[in-house]
Amino acid sequence: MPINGEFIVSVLLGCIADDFTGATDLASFLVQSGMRTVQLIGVPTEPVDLSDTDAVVIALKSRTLPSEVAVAQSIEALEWLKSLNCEQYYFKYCSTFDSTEKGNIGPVTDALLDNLKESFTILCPSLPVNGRTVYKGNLFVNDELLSESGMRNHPLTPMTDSNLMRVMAAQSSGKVGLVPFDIVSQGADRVKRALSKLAHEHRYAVVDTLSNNDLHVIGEACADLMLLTGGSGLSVGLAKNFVDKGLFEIRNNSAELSKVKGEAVVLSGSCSVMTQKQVARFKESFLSMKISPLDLKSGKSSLADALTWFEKNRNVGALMFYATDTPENIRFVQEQLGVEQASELVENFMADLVSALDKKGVTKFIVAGGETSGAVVKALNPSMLKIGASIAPGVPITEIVGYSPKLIALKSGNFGDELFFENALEMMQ
Ligand SMILES: Nc1ncnc2c1ncn2[C@@H]1O[C@H](COP(=O)(O)OP(=O)(O)OP(=O)(O)O)[C@@H](O)[C@H]1O
Ligand SMILES: O=C(O)[C@@H](O)C(=O)CO
Repeated sequence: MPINGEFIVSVLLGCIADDFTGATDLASFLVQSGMRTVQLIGVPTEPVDLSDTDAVVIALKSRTLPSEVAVAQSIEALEWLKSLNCEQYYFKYCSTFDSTEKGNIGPVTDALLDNLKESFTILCPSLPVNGRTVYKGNLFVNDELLSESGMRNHPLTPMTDSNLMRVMAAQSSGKVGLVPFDIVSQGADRVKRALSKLAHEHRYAVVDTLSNNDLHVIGEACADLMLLTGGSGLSVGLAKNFVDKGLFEIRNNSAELSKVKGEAVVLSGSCSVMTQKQVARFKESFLSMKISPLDLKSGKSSLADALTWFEKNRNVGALMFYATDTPENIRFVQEQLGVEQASELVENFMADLVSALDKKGVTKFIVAGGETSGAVVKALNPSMLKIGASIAPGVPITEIVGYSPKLIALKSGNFGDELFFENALEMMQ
């Protein structure tokens, strides 16, 4: 088992996130709840000093991997977290329950439960502050059912069923129950009793959630579950549990990040509805370059072209590179190239671009899209991100901890409002 070297300490909460924007999303909520939190990029290969840390979030890029690979990576992360003697573990997936047809939420949850010798956990993707609620086990995105929202057109994980019990049952090994809203509305003790009852015959319980207050109720009811699974919202009540157990005192929230001078670039590979609006809005005031997977494939455009364009315009102000496109255009590209190759072309391009821009001295990056963020952050190769103030709920500014400070914001596809990129630039000044 990998051990965190000489730095063995106790951390209260050990988290595994299935993508990079999801990891910063969770880390920002934990920081806001008063827990000193670090985000690690993958499982560390060197010992890390976590002596002033209450929660650790290991960011994986496992959401769309083949299930067996996602399971292996998640177990490796869990084993590492176990060496920190965590009180509780947390599997963070998307607030829109994004998964491929075969998984990976089910297989990873099963493997984590087995590894921890546990037989029951909850499923709570809800994040009401960003419009994700669950009612009668059905996931809503603002006023729409998940299956009728923009998520039905997601390039990699199209979500066409809103019923979480059905989605989970199709990709996991156990029975899925429900804690309905009328129980949640009666408070934490009632939810706790309902969970204990369900645990006799079920392996997972979807929990209805309509408001932030419900998340506190659910958090309190889950104080004694070893493994929690959900979106970032479920984390909001956990700090209080640790306080109540006498394990922890609420700390100041977000870390002071370094003042970083230099240019900023926006990189968008997200095709989510909100990102499309943000890209359109940003284009009204800033220069941008569109990246087409078909042109990358045919050689009609290349990294060299992008860098020439960057050099020509870098003095004008912040610049944006975007592959963001409409569902119709994405479908056309995917028909030509296949889903995998289309995303790979974009992700590899964004990764090569960020490495080149880093060498050219760009110090601030605003990235849209979870898979895209994974590719970009891996290319920058940090071991740790420090979590700063939030630009929008679930999207903090982070600092890449290393020899030359850099700021990076990783935005989940549908997070933030139309002015997100402009606000991010301003906050990074
Ligand atoms: N024009 C395009 N044609 C085909 N695929 C594209 C195009 N632009 C982006 N993609 C791919 O679509 C995927 C978008 O996923 P990504 O996770 O980055 O965004 P998102 O799903 O909106 O974000 P999140 O997961 O944080 O909600 C990426 O793999 C990206 O490479
Ligand atoms: O939970 C969310 O919606 C986000 O943190 C995310 O995981 C997007 O990829």
